[in-house]
Amino acid sequence: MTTSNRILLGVNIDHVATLRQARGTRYPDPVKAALDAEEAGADGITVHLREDRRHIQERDVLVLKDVLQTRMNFEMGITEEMMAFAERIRPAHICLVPETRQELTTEGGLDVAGQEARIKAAVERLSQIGSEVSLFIDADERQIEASHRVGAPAIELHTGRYADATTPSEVADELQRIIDGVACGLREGLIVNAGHGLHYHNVEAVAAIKGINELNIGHALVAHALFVGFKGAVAEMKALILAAAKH
Ligand SMILES: CC(=O)[C@@H](O)[C@H](O)COP(=O)(O)O
Ligand SMILES: NCC(=O)COP(=O)(O)O
Repeated sequence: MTTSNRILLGVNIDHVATLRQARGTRYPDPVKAALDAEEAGADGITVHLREDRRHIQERDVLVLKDVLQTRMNFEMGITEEMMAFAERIRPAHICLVPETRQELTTEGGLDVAGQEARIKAAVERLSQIGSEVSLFIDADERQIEASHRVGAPAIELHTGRYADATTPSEVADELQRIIDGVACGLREGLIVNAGHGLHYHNVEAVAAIKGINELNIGHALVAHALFVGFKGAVAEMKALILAAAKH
């Protein structure tokens, strides 16, 4: 069981692309954001190529594949189109996520327990290209145990409910759910990552949970970058999570 204090920061650059797509311009380039993030201490770069292409485009993923110094975490829905694209790109990490076209953002985790055969087949196929496959799931014991059964080496716990909680007791309940989820994932022998909706004011409690391998953070970094620049935003977040993880 890993209970190290070392915690990695995966920087999600999707919403740099959201700004570009809003006007159909060539700027801001998420590739530049990725390189700046790496210089500022990012341990990896996360991109979600959505079926509706609302932010990241194939071109971004192809260029990143050639220029990243760290590693790519490629988030994708389980469709034949995405499976074939992943096989072409061969990212170091692949995170399988649930996706619906109408959603504002990723709502809830993948229902692994409800579709084990389909997800097992996807994990097997993507593992064959050498990618470490993780499953983006709710911090729910049923889903975590199913993730182990389908052969995924890693999970990413969806922290959206924690981030959306408003009252102190809701926040405490959702945090406890994540703490329990991390413990359950480690018991199952999984690498446990977490992310979604984390920002400068809610990240420390999650970063302090022993045993989390990596936090994936995007929207809050892009928002803060408007005021301090992308490198500054990433460096601040990295310092916050490292300090929280030390306690
Ligand atoms: C799976 C996940 O949490 C991220 O990829 C996130 O979904 C990116 O932002 P959007 O959901 O807004 O596309
Ligand atoms: N998988 C979560 C992620 O990559 C970042 O989510 P967010 O910080 O943009 O909400």
